[in-house]
Amino acid sequence: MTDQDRAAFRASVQHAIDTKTKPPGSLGRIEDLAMQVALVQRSLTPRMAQCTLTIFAADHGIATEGVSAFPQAVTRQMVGNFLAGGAAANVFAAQLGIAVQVVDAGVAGPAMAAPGLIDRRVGAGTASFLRGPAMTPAQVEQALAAGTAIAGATSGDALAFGEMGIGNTATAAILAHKLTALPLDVLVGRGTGLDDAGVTRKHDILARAAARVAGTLTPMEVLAEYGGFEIVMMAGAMRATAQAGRVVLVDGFIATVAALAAVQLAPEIRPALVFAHQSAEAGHSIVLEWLQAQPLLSLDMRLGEGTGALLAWPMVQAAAAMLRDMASFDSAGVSSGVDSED
Ligand SMILES: Cc1cc2ncn([C@H]3O[C@H](COP(=O)(O)O)[C@@H](O)[C@H]3O)c2cc1C
Ligand SMILES: O=C(O)c1cccnc1
Repeated sequence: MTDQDRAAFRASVQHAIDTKTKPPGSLGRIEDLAMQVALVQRSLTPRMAQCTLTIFAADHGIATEGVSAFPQAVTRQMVGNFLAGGAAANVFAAQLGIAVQVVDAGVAGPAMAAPGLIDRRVGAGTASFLRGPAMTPAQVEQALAAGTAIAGATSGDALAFGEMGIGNTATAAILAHKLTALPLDVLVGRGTGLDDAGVTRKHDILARAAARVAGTLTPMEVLAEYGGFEIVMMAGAMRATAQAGRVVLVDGFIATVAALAAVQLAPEIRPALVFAHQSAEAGHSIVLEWLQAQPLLSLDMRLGEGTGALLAWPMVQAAAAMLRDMASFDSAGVSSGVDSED
């Protein structure tokens, strides 16, 4: 589409929204969402029938330095819980009729070989980025390519992505710091529930890790230095989903940082990103603001797994249905304003 075609299409969507049987603008941000979905699908009658959640799991070497309230073993245990249907994400997804798939992007220890688990392991957890690069440039490429392949093989009008990886709020904080140059202190938060002393320790570790690599880095270099496998794979999946003209439901802090990386790798994907919610994790609102993103929900959630993305799905569906199914003043024979004839 040329810029002119895009402007004309946008005008026709706006006209369709404005002539629905409601006072202009009265559906508020659902109208903005309808516009966004129409532009992504390039359709005046967008379809939002199916959504799939993909949860990427991986471990982080930095977790062994003491940046989380929980031990690294929880990542693997939660993969088992996802596969058994017992996690918050499973319960919300079941409520909404959304299928869940779980990807081992690089959980520490041996491969799990659990039935139903998608094995895309890039390694047995990343190396500690306090001591050296989290992964090699080849592993970044491998993780991005795996994300692309997974997105291509996943059905849905919108794809939601979640993550599991003990220590990944530390990784996400330092990634956001290096990708945006925002100060580290506004990006470091409590994660799974660190106390004040824990947050100070996490901050000090991240400040040392940030100082380990001087100068300006490309996004690919930032990803190799700091990881993690599930974040890079999610970035690849988000990029591919958006490039295929599908909506991406972006979850909390970690998923938003994956989206930030994806946008820096491919700026044209930004319009396909729907920011589902604002997490209670300290850095999330800052990164959202940096991306000029207005999240749909703000529920003080701070879990990840895709839980926020799932809760936003009915709103995306409602927005598409409004545009597709709602009567216009003409079609319903409803008077469109004080000056109208009938
Ligand atoms: C039982 C449990 C279930 C989770 N589900 C998501 N997370 C979330 O917490 C982790 C990030 O926080 P931090 O950086 O402090 O480790 C990630 O795994 C994230 O998905 C969980 C954490 C726990 C403990
Ligand atoms: O915002 C999130 O996704 C989040 C916050 C804290 C811990 N885990 C995930």
